[in-house]
Amino acid sequence: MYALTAKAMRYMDEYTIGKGIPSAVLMENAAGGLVSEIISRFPDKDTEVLIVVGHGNNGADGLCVARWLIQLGYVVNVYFVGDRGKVSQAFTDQLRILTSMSKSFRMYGLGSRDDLKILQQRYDVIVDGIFGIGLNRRFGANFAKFIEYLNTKSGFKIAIDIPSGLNGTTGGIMDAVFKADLTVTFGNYKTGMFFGEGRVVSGEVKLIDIGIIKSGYSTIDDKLFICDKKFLDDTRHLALVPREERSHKGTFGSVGIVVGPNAMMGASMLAAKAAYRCGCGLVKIFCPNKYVGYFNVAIPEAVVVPYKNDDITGAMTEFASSVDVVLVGPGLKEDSTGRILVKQLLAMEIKLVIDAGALNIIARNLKPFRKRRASCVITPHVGEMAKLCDEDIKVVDKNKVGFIKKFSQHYNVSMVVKSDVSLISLLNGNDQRLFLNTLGNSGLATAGSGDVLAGTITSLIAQGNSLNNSLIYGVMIHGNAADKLDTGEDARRKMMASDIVDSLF
Ligand SMILES: NC(=O)C1=CN([C@@H]2O[C@H](COP(=O)(O)OP(=O)(O)OC[C@H]3O[C@@H](n4cnc5c(N)ncnc54)[C@H](O)[C@@H]3O)[C@@H](O)[C@H]2O)[C@@H](O)CC1
Ligand SMILES: Nc1ncnc2c1ncn2[C@@H]1O[C@H](COP(=O)(O)OP(=O)(O)O)[C@@H](O)[C@H]1O
Ligand SMILES: [K+]
Repeated sequence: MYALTAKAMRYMDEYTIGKGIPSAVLMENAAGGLVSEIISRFPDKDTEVLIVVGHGNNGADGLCVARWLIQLGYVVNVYFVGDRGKVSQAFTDQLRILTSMSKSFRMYGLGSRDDLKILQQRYDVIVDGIFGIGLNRRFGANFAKFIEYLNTKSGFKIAIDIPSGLNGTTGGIMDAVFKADLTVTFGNYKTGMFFGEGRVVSGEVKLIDIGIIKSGYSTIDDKLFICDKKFLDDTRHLALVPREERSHKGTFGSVGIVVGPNAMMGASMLAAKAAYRCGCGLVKIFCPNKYVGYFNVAIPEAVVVPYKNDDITGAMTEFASSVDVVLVGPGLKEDSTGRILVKQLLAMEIKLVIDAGALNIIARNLKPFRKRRASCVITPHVGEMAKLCDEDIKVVDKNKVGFIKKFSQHYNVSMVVKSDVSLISLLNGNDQRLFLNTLGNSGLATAGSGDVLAGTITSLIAQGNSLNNSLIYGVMIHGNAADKLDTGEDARRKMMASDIVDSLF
Protein backbone atom coordinates (compact mmCIF):
# COMPACT_ATOMS: atom_id res chain seq x y z
CA MET A 1 0.00 0.00 0.00
CA TYR A 2 1.39 3.37 -1.06
CA ALA A 3 1.18 7.08 -0.42
CA LEU A 4 1.02 8.89 -3.76
CA THR A 5 1.23 12.49 -4.88
CA ALA A 6 -2.01 14.00 -6.20
CA LYS A 7 -0.62 13.77 -9.73
CA ALA A 8 0.26 10.09 -9.37
CA MET A 9 -3.16 9.34 -7.85
CA ARG A 10 -4.87 11.03 -10.80
CA TYR A 11 -2.75 8.92 -13.12
CA MET A 12 -3.80 5.75 -11.26
CA ASP A 13 -7.49 6.73 -11.51
CA GLU A 14 -7.08 7.34 -15.25
CA TYR A 15 -5.06 4.17 -15.73
CA THR A 16 -7.80 2.15 -14.04
CA ILE A 17 -10.53 3.82 -16.09
CA GLY A 18 -8.46 3.15 -19.23
CA LYS A 19 -8.38 -0.55 -18.31
CA GLY A 20 -12.17 -0.66 -18.55
CA ILE A 21 -13.41 0.18 -15.08
CA PRO A 22 -15.80 3.12 -15.44
CA SER A 23 -15.27 6.18 -13.26
CA ALA A 24 -18.83 5.71 -11.93
CA VAL A 25 -17.89 2.27 -10.55
CA LEU A 26 -14.86 3.71 -8.74
CA MET A 27 -17.08 6.42 -7.32
CA GLU A 28 -19.69 3.89 -6.20
CA ASN A 29 -16.95 1.87 -4.46
CA ALA A 30 -15.61 5.03 -2.81
CA ALA A 31 -19.05 6.09 -1.59
CA GLY A 32 -19.78 2.56 -0.35
CA GLY A 33 -16.63 2.63 1.79
CA LEU A 34 -17.43 6.01 3.23
CA VAL A 35 -21.05 5.11 3.96
CA SER A 36 -19.93 1.96 5.82
CA GLU A 37 -17.79 4.17 8.06
CA ILE A 38 -20.78 6.39 8.81
CA ILE A 39 -23.06 3.43 9.50
CA SER A 40 -20.58 1.80 11.87
CA ARG A 41 -20.10 5.02 13.84
CA PHE A 42 -23.67 6.37 13.60
CA PRO A 43 -26.04 3.39 13.31
CA ASP A 44 -29.04 5.47 14.38
CA LYS A 45 -31.08 6.48 11.29
CA ASP A 46 -32.08 9.76 12.96
CA THR A 47 -28.49 10.93 12.55
CA GLU A 48 -28.53 14.29 10.78
CA VAL A 49 -25.92 14.64 8.07
CA LEU A 50 -24.75 17.72 6.18
CA ILE A 51 -22.81 17.03 2.99
CA VAL A 52 -21.04 20.02 1.46
CA VAL A 53 -20.17 19.56 -2.20
CA GLY A 54 -17.96 21.45 -4.63
CA HIS A 55 -18.32 21.29 -8.42
CA GLY A 56 -15.69 18.62 -9.13
CA ASN A 57 -15.54 14.88 -8.65
CA ASN A 58 -14.99 15.27 -4.91
CA GLY A 59 -18.44 16.88 -4.90
CA ALA A 60 -19.71 14.05 -7.09
CA ASP A 61 -18.50 11.61 -4.42
CA GLY A 62 -20.49 13.68 -1.92
CA LEU A 63 -23.66 13.32 -4.02
CA CYS A 64 -23.10 9.59 -4.33
CA VAL A 65 -22.73 9.32 -0.54
CA ALA A 66 -25.91 11.38 -0.11
CA ARG A 67 -27.86 8.96 -2.32
CA TRP A 68 -26.72 5.92 -0.34
CA LEU A 69 -27.53 7.57 3.00
CA ILE A 70 -30.96 8.78 1.85
CA GLN A 71 -31.77 5.25 0.64
CA LEU A 72 -30.76 3.90 4.03
CA GLY A 73 -33.12 6.35 5.73
CA TYR A 74 -30.70 8.92 7.15
CA VAL A 75 -31.60 12.61 7.38
CA VAL A 76 -29.36 14.26 4.77
CA ASN A 77 -28.94 17.84 3.52
CA VAL A 78 -26.60 18.64 0.63
CA TYR A 79 -25.13 22.13 0.28
CA PHE A 80 -23.37 23.26 -2.92
CA VAL A 81 -20.40 25.64 -2.74
CA GLY A 82 -18.89 25.41 -6.19
CA ASP A 83 -19.18 27.17 -9.50
CA ARG A 84 -22.41 26.12 -11.25
CA GLY A 85 -20.89 26.77 -14.64
CA LYS A 86 -18.00 24.37 -14.04
CA VAL A 87 -19.60 21.21 -12.70
CA SER A 88 -17.81 18.03 -13.80
CA GLN A 89 -19.52 15.35 -15.88
CA ALA A 90 -19.53 12.98 -12.90
CA PHE A 91 -21.18 15.67 -10.78
CA THR A 92 -23.95 16.11 -13.36
CA ASP A 93 -24.42 12.33 -13.60
CA GLN A 94 -24.55 11.84 -9.84
CA LEU A 95 -27.01 14.70 -9.39
CA ARG A 96 -29.26 13.25 -12.10
CA ILE A 97 -29.23 9.78 -10.47
CA LEU A 98 -29.89 11.27 -7.06
CA THR A 99 -32.83 13.44 -8.17
CA SER A 100 -34.34 10.55 -10.14
CA MET A 101 -34.14 8.14 -7.24
CA SER A 102 -35.21 10.56 -4.55
CA LYS A 103 -38.02 12.77 -5.88
CA SER A 104 -38.08 15.05 -2.84
CA PHE A 105 -34.34 15.71 -2.97
CA ARG A 106 -33.27 19.34 -3.18
CA MET A 107 -29.70 20.67 -3.26
CA TYR A 108 -29.18 23.84 -1.21
CA GLY A 109 -26.69 26.66 -1.71
CA LEU A 110 -27.77 27.62 -5.21
CA GLY A 111 -28.60 31.24 -4.47
CA SER A 112 -31.63 31.39 -2.17
CA ARG A 113 -30.83 33.29 1.05
CA ASP A 114 -33.09 30.89 2.97
CA ASP A 115 -30.54 28.18 2.26
CA LEU A 116 -28.24 29.70 4.86
CA LYS A 117 -30.63 28.45 7.52
CA ILE A 118 -30.02 24.91 6.32
CA LEU A 119 -26.30 25.46 6.76
CA GLN A 120 -26.73 26.94 10.21
CA GLN A 121 -28.69 23.97 11.56
CA ARG A 122 -27.05 21.60 14.00
CA TYR A 123 -25.77 18.35 12.45
CA ASP A 124 -24.39 15.15 13.93
CA VAL A 125 -22.11 14.58 10.95
CA ILE A 126 -20.58 17.06 8.49
CA VAL A 127 -19.09 15.60 5.31
CA ASP A 128 -16.62 17.66 3.27
CA GLY A 129 -16.77 17.09 -0.48
CA ILE A 130 -15.59 20.55 -1.57
CA PHE A 131 -12.11 19.84 -2.91
CA GLY A 132 -10.20 16.60 -3.32
CA ILE A 133 -6.95 15.98 -5.14
CA GLY A 134 -8.07 18.33 -7.92
CA LEU A 135 -7.28 21.39 -5.80
CA ASN A 136 -4.47 23.00 -7.73
CA ARG A 137 -4.33 26.62 -6.61
CA ARG A 138 -5.28 28.85 -3.70
CA PHE A 139 -9.03 29.39 -3.51
CA GLY A 140 -9.25 32.83 -1.92
CA ALA A 141 -11.16 34.48 0.89
CA ASN A 142 -14.72 33.32 0.20
CA PHE A 143 -13.95 29.59 0.21
CA ALA A 144 -11.62 30.13 3.16
CA LYS A 145 -14.37 31.83 5.18
CA PHE A 146 -16.79 29.05 4.31
CA ILE A 147 -14.39 26.30 5.36
CA GLU A 148 -13.52 28.13 8.55
CA TYR A 149 -17.23 28.45 9.29
CA LEU A 150 -17.63 24.67 8.90
CA ASN A 151 -14.75 24.18 11.33
CA THR A 152 -16.61 26.17 14.00
CA LYS A 153 -19.69 23.95 13.76
CA SER A 154 -20.20 21.07 16.15
CA GLY A 155 -20.62 17.55 14.77
CA PHE A 156 -18.30 14.75 13.68
CA LYS A 157 -16.33 15.91 10.62
CA ILE A 158 -15.52 13.59 7.75
CA ALA A 159 -13.36 14.57 4.78
CA ILE A 160 -13.96 12.84 1.46
CA ASP A 161 -10.59 11.66 0.08
CA ILE A 162 -8.60 14.55 1.66
CA PRO A 163 -9.60 17.54 3.79
CA SER A 164 -10.54 20.45 1.50
CA GLY A 165 -7.74 22.99 1.42
CA LEU A 166 -4.96 20.47 2.07
CA ASN A 167 -2.43 20.12 -0.73
CA GLY A 168 -2.57 16.39 -1.44
CA THR A 169 1.09 16.25 -2.34
CA THR A 170 2.93 18.58 0.07
CA GLY A 171 0.66 18.82 3.09
CA GLY A 172 0.62 22.61 2.72
CA ILE A 173 -2.58 24.56 3.37
CA MET A 174 -4.20 26.61 0.61
CA ASP A 175 -5.81 29.58 2.41
CA ALA A 176 -7.82 27.42 4.86
CA VAL A 177 -8.42 23.76 5.55
CA PHE A 178 -11.30 21.58 6.73
CA LYS A 179 -10.30 20.05 10.07
CA ALA A 180 -11.44 16.46 9.87
CA ASP A 181 -11.99 13.97 12.67
CA LEU A 182 -11.90 11.26 10.01
CA THR A 183 -10.63 11.23 6.44
CA VAL A 184 -11.87 8.43 4.22
CA THR A 185 -9.33 8.25 1.42
CA PHE A 186 -9.62 6.29 -1.79
CA GLY A 187 -7.25 3.89 -3.53
CA ASN A 188 -4.04 5.07 -1.83
CA TYR A 189 -2.94 7.42 0.90
CA LYS A 190 -1.94 10.86 -0.41
CA THR A 191 1.57 12.03 0.54
CA GLY A 192 0.18 15.36 1.76
CA MET A 193 -1.56 13.51 4.60
CA PHE A 194 1.82 12.80 6.18
CA PHE A 195 3.71 16.03 5.60
CA GLY A 196 3.25 19.61 6.77
CA GLU A 197 -0.14 20.01 8.44
CA GLY A 198 -1.48 16.83 6.86
CA ARG A 199 -1.36 14.54 9.87
CA VAL A 200 -3.05 17.06 12.14
CA VAL A 201 -5.94 18.08 9.86
CA SER A 202 -6.70 14.62 8.44
CA GLY A 203 -7.64 13.13 11.82
CA GLU A 204 -8.03 9.36 11.71
CA VAL A 205 -7.42 8.10 8.18
CA LYS A 206 -9.30 5.15 6.65
CA LEU A 207 -8.11 3.80 3.33
CA ILE A 208 -10.79 2.32 1.03
CA ASP A 209 -9.91 -0.09 -1.76
CA ILE A 210 -11.95 1.20 -4.72
CA GLY A 211 -10.57 -1.22 -7.31
CA ILE A 212 -7.51 0.66 -8.59
CA ILE A 213 -5.60 -1.61 -10.99
CA LYS A 214 -2.23 -2.39 -9.46
CA SER A 215 -0.17 -2.82 -12.63
CA GLY A 216 -0.24 0.96 -13.01
CA TYR A 217 2.09 1.41 -10.04
CA SER A 218 5.12 0.16 -11.94
CA THR A 219 5.55 3.40 -13.86
CA ILE A 220 5.17 5.69 -10.84
CA ASP A 221 8.52 6.94 -9.50
CA ASP A 222 7.64 8.80 -6.34
CA LYS A 223 5.43 6.23 -4.66
CA LEU A 224 6.09 5.76 -0.97
CA PHE A 225 5.42 2.29 0.40
CA ILE A 226 3.69 2.63 3.76
CA CYS A 227 5.38 0.89 6.70
CA ASP A 228 2.67 0.35 9.31
CA LYS A 229 2.01 -2.14 12.10
CA LYS A 230 0.34 -4.61 9.76
CA PHE A 231 3.28 -4.59 7.37
CA LEU A 232 5.70 -5.09 10.28
CA ASP A 233 3.68 -7.96 11.77
CA ASP A 234 3.03 -9.65 8.43
CA THR A 235 6.59 -9.55 7.14
CA ARG A 236 9.00 -9.43 10.06
CA HIS A 237 9.38 -13.20 10.23
CA LEU A 238 10.11 -13.31 6.50
CA ALA A 239 12.65 -10.49 6.55
CA LEU A 240 14.71 -11.14 9.67
CA VAL A 241 16.85 -14.21 10.32
CA PRO A 242 15.25 -16.44 12.97
CA ARG A 243 16.89 -16.83 16.38
CA GLU A 244 18.35 -20.28 16.58
CA GLU A 245 17.96 -22.37 19.73
CA ARG A 246 21.20 -24.28 19.12
CA SER A 247 23.36 -21.24 19.59
CA HIS A 248 26.00 -19.41 21.62
CA LYS A 249 26.83 -15.73 21.86
CA GLY A 250 29.00 -15.93 18.75
CA THR A 251 25.95 -17.02 16.75
CA PHE A 252 24.32 -13.62 17.02
CA GLY A 253 27.20 -11.44 15.97
CA SER A 254 29.13 -8.58 17.47
CA VAL A 255 28.54 -4.85 17.37
CA GLY A 256 31.42 -2.38 17.72
CA ILE A 257 30.69 1.14 18.89
CA VAL A 258 33.32 3.82 18.32
CA VAL A 259 33.43 6.56 20.96
CA GLY A 260 35.42 9.75 20.39
CA PRO A 261 37.71 11.48 22.88
CA ASN A 262 35.27 14.28 23.83
CA ALA A 263 32.13 12.24 23.40
CA MET A 264 28.72 12.56 24.94
CA MET A 265 28.98 9.12 26.48
CA GLY A 266 25.26 8.68 27.17
CA ALA A 267 24.55 8.43 23.45
CA SER A 268 26.86 5.42 23.00
CA MET A 269 25.52 3.84 26.17
CA LEU A 270 21.94 4.02 24.87
CA ALA A 271 23.03 2.62 21.51
CA ALA A 272 24.90 -0.22 23.25
CA LYS A 273 21.89 -1.11 25.40
CA ALA A 274 19.56 -1.01 22.38
CA ALA A 275 21.95 -3.28 20.47
CA TYR A 276 21.86 -5.88 23.24
CA ARG A 277 18.06 -5.58 23.59
CA CYS A 278 17.76 -6.30 19.86
CA GLY A 279 19.59 -9.55 20.20
CA CYS A 280 23.23 -9.30 19.15
CA GLY A 281 25.59 -11.59 21.05
CA LEU A 282 28.25 -9.05 21.98
CA VAL A 283 28.73 -5.30 22.12
CA LYS A 284 32.28 -3.93 22.16
CA ILE A 285 32.94 -0.30 22.95
CA PHE A 286 36.07 1.41 21.63
CA CYS A 287 36.67 4.42 23.85
CA PRO A 288 39.37 6.65 25.36
CA ASN A 289 41.12 5.20 28.39
CA LYS A 290 39.53 7.76 30.70
CA TYR A 291 35.98 6.50 29.95
CA VAL A 292 36.51 2.80 30.74
CA GLY A 293 35.14 2.96 34.28
CA TYR A 294 31.97 4.81 33.25
CA PHE A 295 31.13 2.31 30.53
CA ASN A 296 31.84 -0.66 32.81
CA VAL A 297 29.39 0.65 35.36
CA ALA A 298 26.70 1.83 32.92
CA ILE A 299 26.68 -1.30 30.82
CA PRO A 300 28.50 -4.22 32.43
CA GLU A 301 27.46 -6.55 29.57
CA ALA A 302 29.72 -4.67 27.16
CA VAL A 303 33.37 -5.37 26.45
CA VAL A 304 35.27 -2.11 26.72
CA VAL A 305 38.32 -1.66 24.52
CA PRO A 306 40.31 1.41 25.60
CA TYR A 307 42.61 3.44 23.38
CA LYS A 308 45.31 6.00 24.08
CA ASN A 309 45.54 9.15 21.99
CA ASP A 310 48.97 8.25 20.55
CA ASP A 311 47.93 5.25 18.42
CA ILE A 312 44.29 5.73 17.55
CA THR A 313 44.42 4.60 13.95
CA GLY A 314 46.23 1.33 14.60
CA ALA A 315 44.03 0.48 17.56
CA MET A 316 40.89 1.30 15.64
CA THR A 317 41.79 -0.81 12.62
CA GLU A 318 42.27 -3.74 14.96
CA PHE A 319 39.00 -3.00 16.78
CA ALA A 320 36.89 -2.54 13.65
CA SER A 321 38.26 -5.76 12.16
CA SER A 322 37.27 -7.70 15.29
CA VAL A 323 33.50 -7.04 15.07
CA ASP A 324 30.75 -7.76 12.51
CA VAL A 325 29.56 -4.18 12.17
CA VAL A 326 30.63 -0.80 13.48
CA LEU A 327 28.43 2.07 14.66
CA VAL A 328 29.96 5.54 14.61
CA GLY A 329 28.41 8.90 15.34
CA PRO A 330 26.23 8.89 18.47
CA GLY A 331 27.79 11.40 20.83
CA LEU A 332 30.77 11.99 18.49
CA LYS A 333 32.22 15.51 18.52
CA GLU A 334 33.37 17.16 15.30
CA ASP A 335 36.99 17.55 16.43
CA SER A 336 40.24 16.45 14.78
CA THR A 337 40.17 12.98 16.37
CA GLY A 338 36.54 12.55 15.36
CA ARG A 339 37.50 13.37 11.78
CA ILE A 340 40.40 10.88 11.84
CA LEU A 341 38.15 8.11 13.19
CA VAL A 342 35.49 8.68 10.54
CA LYS A 343 37.98 8.91 7.69
CA GLN A 344 39.63 5.70 8.78
CA LEU A 345 36.34 3.81 9.05
CA LEU A 346 35.22 4.94 5.60
CA ALA A 347 38.44 3.59 4.12
CA MET A 348 37.95 0.11 5.61
CA GLU A 349 36.05 -2.76 4.03
CA ILE A 350 33.58 -3.18 6.88
CA LYS A 351 29.90 -2.82 7.57
CA LEU A 352 29.17 0.57 9.01
CA VAL A 353 26.20 2.46 10.47
CA ILE A 354 26.81 6.20 10.38
CA ASP A 355 24.76 8.54 12.55
CA ALA A 356 24.73 11.95 14.24
CA GLY A 357 28.19 13.53 14.77
CA ALA A 358 29.83 11.34 12.13
CA LEU A 359 27.33 12.64 9.55
CA ASN A 360 28.19 16.22 10.40
CA ILE A 361 31.86 15.39 9.86
CA ILE A 362 31.07 13.78 6.51
CA ALA A 363 28.97 16.81 5.49
CA ARG A 364 32.06 19.04 5.67
CA ASN A 365 33.80 16.97 3.03
CA LEU A 366 31.80 14.38 1.14
CA LYS A 367 34.69 13.09 -0.98
CA PRO A 368 35.89 10.31 1.35
CA PHE A 369 32.27 9.27 1.79
CA ARG A 370 31.77 9.01 -1.94
CA LYS A 371 34.95 6.98 -2.33
CA ARG A 372 34.38 4.85 0.74
CA ARG A 373 35.03 1.12 0.81
CA ALA A 374 32.72 0.51 3.75
CA SER A 375 29.22 -0.81 2.98
CA CYS A 376 27.11 1.47 5.07
CA VAL A 377 23.71 2.85 5.96
CA ILE A 378 23.21 6.38 7.21
CA THR A 379 20.57 7.71 9.61
CA PRO A 380 20.39 11.53 9.49
CA HIS A 381 17.54 13.53 10.99
CA VAL A 382 16.27 16.40 8.85
CA GLY A 383 18.87 18.82 10.28
CA GLU A 384 21.77 16.48 9.51
CA MET A 385 20.28 15.79 6.08
CA ALA A 386 20.25 19.54 5.38
CA LYS A 387 23.95 19.70 6.23
CA LEU A 388 24.70 16.72 4.01
CA CYS A 389 22.86 18.41 1.14
CA ASP A 390 24.31 21.85 1.97
CA GLU A 391 20.80 23.25 1.99
CA ASP A 392 18.59 25.22 4.30
CA ILE A 393 16.74 22.94 6.73
CA LYS A 394 13.33 24.42 5.76
CA VAL A 395 13.99 23.70 2.09
CA VAL A 396 14.87 20.06 2.86
CA ASP A 397 11.94 19.66 5.23
CA LYS A 398 9.51 20.78 2.52
CA ASN A 399 10.84 18.31 -0.03
CA LYS A 400 12.20 15.38 1.93
CA VAL A 401 11.18 12.92 -0.77
CA GLY A 402 13.15 14.78 -3.42
CA PHE A 403 16.26 15.12 -1.27
CA ILE A 404 16.39 11.54 0.01
CA LYS A 405 15.79 10.20 -3.48
CA LYS A 406 18.63 12.19 -4.99
CA PHE A 407 21.16 11.85 -2.16
CA SER A 408 20.64 8.12 -1.80
CA GLN A 409 21.15 7.59 -5.54
CA HIS A 410 24.06 9.98 -5.89
CA TYR A 411 26.07 8.50 -2.99
CA ASN A 412 24.82 4.98 -3.57
CA VAL A 413 23.69 4.51 0.00
CA SER A 414 20.55 3.17 1.68
CA MET A 415 19.36 5.60 4.29
CA VAL A 416 16.61 6.92 6.54
CA VAL A 417 15.76 10.58 7.00
CA LYS A 418 14.30 10.72 10.50
CA SER A 419 11.38 12.92 11.54
CA ASP A 420 7.86 12.41 12.85
CA VAL A 421 7.28 10.42 9.65
CA SER A 422 10.64 9.02 8.61
CA LEU A 423 11.43 8.34 4.98
CA ILE A 424 13.59 5.41 3.94
CA SER A 425 15.39 4.83 0.67
CA LEU A 426 16.60 1.30 -0.03
CA LEU A 427 18.95 0.67 -2.94
CA ASN A 428 19.39 -2.64 -4.63
CA GLY A 429 21.75 -2.14 -7.55
CA ASN A 430 20.03 0.50 -9.67
CA ASP A 431 16.66 -0.19 -8.12
CA GLN A 432 15.53 2.37 -5.57
CA ARG A 433 12.52 1.93 -3.31
CA LEU A 434 11.08 4.60 -1.06
CA PHE A 435 9.22 3.91 2.17
CA LEU A 436 7.33 6.03 4.68
CA ASN A 437 7.26 4.90 8.29
CA THR A 438 4.04 5.52 10.21
CA LEU A 439 5.02 3.61 13.37
CA GLY A 440 6.09 5.61 16.42
CA ASN A 441 4.69 8.69 18.13
CA SER A 442 5.66 11.98 19.74
CA GLY A 443 7.05 10.08 22.74
CA LEU A 444 10.09 9.56 20.51
CA ALA A 445 10.70 13.31 20.39
CA THR A 446 13.14 13.02 23.28
CA ALA A 447 16.93 13.19 23.44
CA GLY A 448 18.60 9.87 22.81
CA SER A 449 15.85 8.16 20.84
CA GLY A 450 17.95 8.46 17.66
CA ASP A 451 20.82 6.70 19.47
CA VAL A 452 18.45 3.87 20.35
CA LEU A 453 17.51 3.58 16.67
CA ALA A 454 21.18 3.49 15.62
CA GLY A 455 21.87 0.68 18.13
CA THR A 456 18.80 -1.21 16.92
CA ILE A 457 19.82 -1.12 13.26
CA THR A 458 23.44 -2.05 14.05
CA SER A 459 22.33 -5.02 16.13
CA LEU A 460 20.14 -6.37 13.33
CA ILE A 461 23.09 -6.17 10.93
CA ALA A 462 25.34 -7.99 13.41
CA GLN A 463 22.85 -10.88 13.48
CA GLY A 464 23.27 -11.47 9.78
CA ASN A 465 20.40 -9.45 8.32
CA SER A 466 21.06 -7.45 5.17
CA LEU A 467 21.86 -3.77 5.57
CA ASN A 468 18.59 -2.84 3.84
CA ASN A 469 16.38 -5.10 5.97
CA SER A 470 18.17 -4.00 9.14
CA LEU A 471 17.55 -0.38 8.26
CA ILE A 472 13.87 -0.61 7.43
CA TYR A 473 12.92 -3.13 10.13
CA GLY A 474 15.08 -1.24 12.63
CA VAL A 475 13.05 1.90 11.97
CA MET A 476 9.75 0.01 12.31
CA ILE A 477 10.78 -1.94 15.44
CA HIS A 478 11.98 1.31 17.06
CA GLY A 479 8.67 3.05 16.25
CA ASN A 480 6.70 0.02 17.42
CA ALA A 481 8.60 0.04 20.74
CA ALA A 482 7.29 3.57 21.33
CA ASP A 483 3.78 2.58 20.23
CA LYS A 484 3.77 -0.29 22.73
CA LEU A 485 4.35 2.28 25.50
CA ASP A 486 1.70 4.63 24.15
CA THR A 487 -1.28 4.35 26.47
CA GLY A 488 -2.21 8.02 26.01
CA GLU A 489 -0.86 11.55 26.00
CA ASP A 490 0.71 11.27 29.44
CA ALA A 491 2.57 8.12 28.40
CA ARG A 492 3.97 9.97 25.39
CA ARG A 493 4.90 12.91 27.59
CA LYS A 494 6.93 10.87 30.06
CA MET A 495 8.66 8.57 27.58
CA MET A 496 12.47 8.58 27.77
CA ALA A 497 15.03 6.98 25.50
CA SER A 498 15.81 4.33 28.16
CA ASP A 499 12.11 3.36 28.21
CA ILE A 500 12.25 2.82 24.46
CA VAL A 501 15.28 0.53 24.92
CA ASP A 502 13.32 -1.56 27.42
CA SER A 503 10.31 -1.75 25.10
CA LEU A 504 12.26 -3.05 22.07
CA PHE A 505 10.97 -6.52 21.11
N1 LIG B 1 -11.46 10.18 -11.34
C1 LIG B 1 -12.17 9.28 -10.72
O1 LIG B 1 -12.71 8.44 -11.33
C2 LIG B 1 -12.33 9.30 -9.26
C3 LIG B 1 -12.37 10.49 -8.56
N2 LIG B 1 -12.62 10.53 -7.25
C4 LIG B 1 -12.81 11.82 -6.56
O2 LIG B 1 -12.48 12.89 -7.39
C5 LIG B 1 -11.65 13.79 -6.70
C6 LIG B 1 -10.89 14.58 -7.68
O3 LIG B 1 -11.84 15.25 -8.44
P1 LIG B 1 -11.53 16.45 -9.44
O4 LIG B 1 -10.29 16.17 -10.17
O5 LIG B 1 -12.76 16.69 -10.21
O6 LIG B 1 -11.26 17.69 -8.54
P2 LIG B 1 -11.81 18.13 -7.12
O7 LIG B 1 -13.22 17.77 -6.98
O8 LIG B 1 -10.86 17.69 -6.09
O9 LIG B 1 -11.62 19.69 -7.26
C7 LIG B 1 -12.71 20.48 -7.50
C8 LIG B 1 -12.70 21.27 -8.74
O10 LIG B 1 -12.24 22.52 -8.33
C9 LIG B 1 -11.40 23.09 -9.29
N3 LIG B 1 -10.41 23.83 -8.53
C10 LIG B 1 -9.16 23.46 -8.21
N4 LIG B 1 -8.57 24.39 -7.46
C11 LIG B 1 -9.50 25.36 -7.28
C12 LIG B 1 -9.50 26.61 -6.59
N5 LIG B 1 -8.43 27.01 -5.91
N6 LIG B 1 -10.61 27.37 -6.60
C13 LIG B 1 -11.71 26.96 -7.25
N7 LIG B 1 -11.78 25.80 -7.94
C14 LIG B 1 -10.69 25.02 -7.96
C15 LIG B 1 -10.83 21.96 -10.09
O11 LIG B 1 -10.65 22.38 -11.39
C16 LIG B 1 -11.90 20.89 -9.94
O12 LIG B 1 -12.76 20.95 -11.03
C17 LIG B 1 -10.86 12.91 -5.76
O13 LIG B 1 -10.30 13.62 -4.69
C18 LIG B 1 -11.93 11.94 -5.34
O14 LIG B 1 -12.70 12.49 -4.28
C19 LIG B 1 -13.03 9.32 -6.56
O15 LIG B 1 -14.40 9.23 -6.69
C20 LIG B 1 -12.37 8.13 -7.11
C21 LIG B 1 -12.54 8.00 -8.58
N1 LIG C 1 6.92 13.28 16.80
C1 LIG C 1 7.51 12.13 16.46
N2 LIG C 1 6.77 11.10 16.02
C2 LIG C 1 7.36 9.93 15.67
N3 LIG C 1 8.71 9.71 15.73
C3 LIG C 1 9.49 10.70 16.15
C4 LIG C 1 8.95 11.96 16.53
N4 LIG C 1 9.99 12.76 16.89
C5 LIG C 1 11.10 12.04 16.76
N5 LIG C 1 10.83 10.80 16.30
C6 LIG C 1 11.81 9.73 16.02
O1 LIG C 1 12.75 9.72 17.10
C7 LIG C 1 14.09 9.60 16.64
C8 LIG C 1 14.87 10.87 16.98
O2 LIG C 1 16.18 10.79 16.50
P1 LIG C 1 17.21 11.98 16.62
O3 LIG C 1 16.59 13.24 16.14
O4 LIG C 1 18.48 11.53 16.01
O5 LIG C 1 17.37 12.12 18.22
P2 LIG C 1 18.64 12.12 19.17
O6 LIG C 1 19.77 12.71 18.40
O7 LIG C 1 18.25 12.96 20.33
O8 LIG C 1 18.88 10.71 19.57
C9 LIG C 1 13.97 9.34 15.14
O9 LIG C 1 13.91 7.96 14.91
C10 LIG C 1 12.64 10.02 14.78
O10 LIG C 1 12.06 9.46 13.63
K1 LIG D 1 -12.64 16.86 0.58
